[in-house]
Amino acid sequence: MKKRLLVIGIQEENLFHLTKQLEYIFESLITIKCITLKEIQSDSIFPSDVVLLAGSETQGLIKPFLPAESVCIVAERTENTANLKQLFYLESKKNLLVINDNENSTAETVDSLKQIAPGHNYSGYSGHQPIPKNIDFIVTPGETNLIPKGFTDIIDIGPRVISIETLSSIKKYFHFQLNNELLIQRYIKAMILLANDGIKYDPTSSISDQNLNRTFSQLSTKSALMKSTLEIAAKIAQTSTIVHVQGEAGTGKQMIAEMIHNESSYSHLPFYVYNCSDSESSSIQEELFGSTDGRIKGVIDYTTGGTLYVKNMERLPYSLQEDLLEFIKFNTNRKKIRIITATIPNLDELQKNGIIHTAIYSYASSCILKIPSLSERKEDIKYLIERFKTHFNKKELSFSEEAIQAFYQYQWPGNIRELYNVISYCVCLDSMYITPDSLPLYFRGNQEKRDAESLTEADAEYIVSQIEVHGFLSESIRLLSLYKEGKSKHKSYGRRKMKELLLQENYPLTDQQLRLRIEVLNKHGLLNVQKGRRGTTISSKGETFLELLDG
Ligand SMILES: Nc1ncnc2c1ncn2[C@@H]1O[C@H](COP(=O)(O)OP(=O)(O)OP(=O)(O)O)[C@@H](O)[C@H]1O
Repeated sequence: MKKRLLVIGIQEENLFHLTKQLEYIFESLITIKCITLKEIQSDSIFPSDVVLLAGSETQGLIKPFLPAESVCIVAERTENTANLKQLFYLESKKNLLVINDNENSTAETVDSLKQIAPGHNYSGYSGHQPIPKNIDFIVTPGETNLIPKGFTDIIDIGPRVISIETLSSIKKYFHFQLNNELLIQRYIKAMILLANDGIKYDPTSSISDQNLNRTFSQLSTKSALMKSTLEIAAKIAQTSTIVHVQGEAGTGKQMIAEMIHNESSYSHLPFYVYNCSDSESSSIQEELFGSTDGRIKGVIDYTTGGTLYVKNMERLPYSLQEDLLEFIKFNTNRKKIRIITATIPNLDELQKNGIIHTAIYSYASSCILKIPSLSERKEDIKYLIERFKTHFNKKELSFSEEAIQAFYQYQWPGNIRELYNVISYCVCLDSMYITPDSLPLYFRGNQEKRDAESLTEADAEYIVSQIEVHGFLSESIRLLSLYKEGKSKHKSYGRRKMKELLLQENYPLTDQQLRLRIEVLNKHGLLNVQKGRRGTTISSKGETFLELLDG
């Protein structure tokens, strides 16, 4: 008969947890079976079994079922260190009341916490007396159901795990090759995995690569608006106050939040993003606050000690805003988490229109960071281009004066994210020299539309005067009209085809003459000259130009 490890305990849930730990450590090296005391029968334990008792209280109870030859070990239990982060980072000396399932295990938990996370006043709760008034937090290894109602300052350190000594004894009885170092590594791995088991929602964690370790001093700006925003942000980072960041999409709200985190006392623990528009409203409550029975942890539990960035707060259902408010109020005194909220629309408007709860507004509006749009800080475009070139390791990429002008004229509806995307597009091109033609089509399209919309009669007159300097105005108008007819049939023309069309209209031109006319019209943005065989079309600005001349 193959040797088994038979784990025996009273509570099913507890057994499940211990078995999981054993499986994480011993994987397939041993056969593990668990059984509760109430399921035990006379033949449940084989003489070859190594019996592991979850607690000493079962020792006497299983005696009648235990064959004389079988080995029996009582599991020594200890706290899961991976669950103690919150205790390690508690500010100053706190009064902590420990609650476990019986007096013995409460005393054990108190003893081991005193060793692992010293510096606080620990006391055990017997369940008979009321909770003393001076208690800051109740600490419990997963026994949240034993906590008297109404007490909300709870630190759940999760179920206790089997100690390394006990694991070494088990190893000894099974005689397999697992050296001590590997055993310790697997023990740590198991603690981490168990600590994360209760988390159902996996929040977008950590700082994006671009902003890793980035601090305010590394962010240059020439914009006065942005400078004052950054100055305030750098000061706020040193406090634990709730911050609200507001700005159009892609302006850098999250980046500023990440930098506040990096420079704050919360920086040693995670930065989590909770995007309120990513989930159905029915699941937001559990994802954010955890399940009401405490079995599933929420992002808030997970973030303890770090920063929670609540993105698109305007999408948080009104009823849940009340829960968030409760948490904000609670957190204001305890400073457990740095909360940063963000909205794209103006917070005042959201409150006036009844989308944001007035009470949340009163907290969030005490510190608002407004991030200007890129069109309000065009002076930063050059610096940002340089920054992104460095980021992509393409310092040698250069831009023609026209391309730079196009960047300045464009309105950048997608803000810095869009600029970043345009530069990443340019980086992927074969050419190291970027002209307006090389820019992405959607960018050119938008630019063209704006150019066309903004073309005035005076502009048209100026262009006419510039073409007249060369003495080919009537040919140019005909040329533009031919391109326009082509565009209406979704056709673009190469030079050879255009030469033929002009000839049919009694405008015989040499190659050289045609090239010059196209160049001049292109310089004024009236044409879209595309590379290779793709030919040329009239631009929207060119069409408006023709309309203005007709009118
Ligand atoms: N000043 C800056 N310098 C360099 N990169 C920046 C700067 N501001 C923003 N970015 C980059 O622009 C992109 C968009 O920024 P971010 O995600 O912070 O914007 P957001 O306002 O939070 O957008 P959304 O509301 O759409 O989520 C990111 O890649 C960010 O790193």
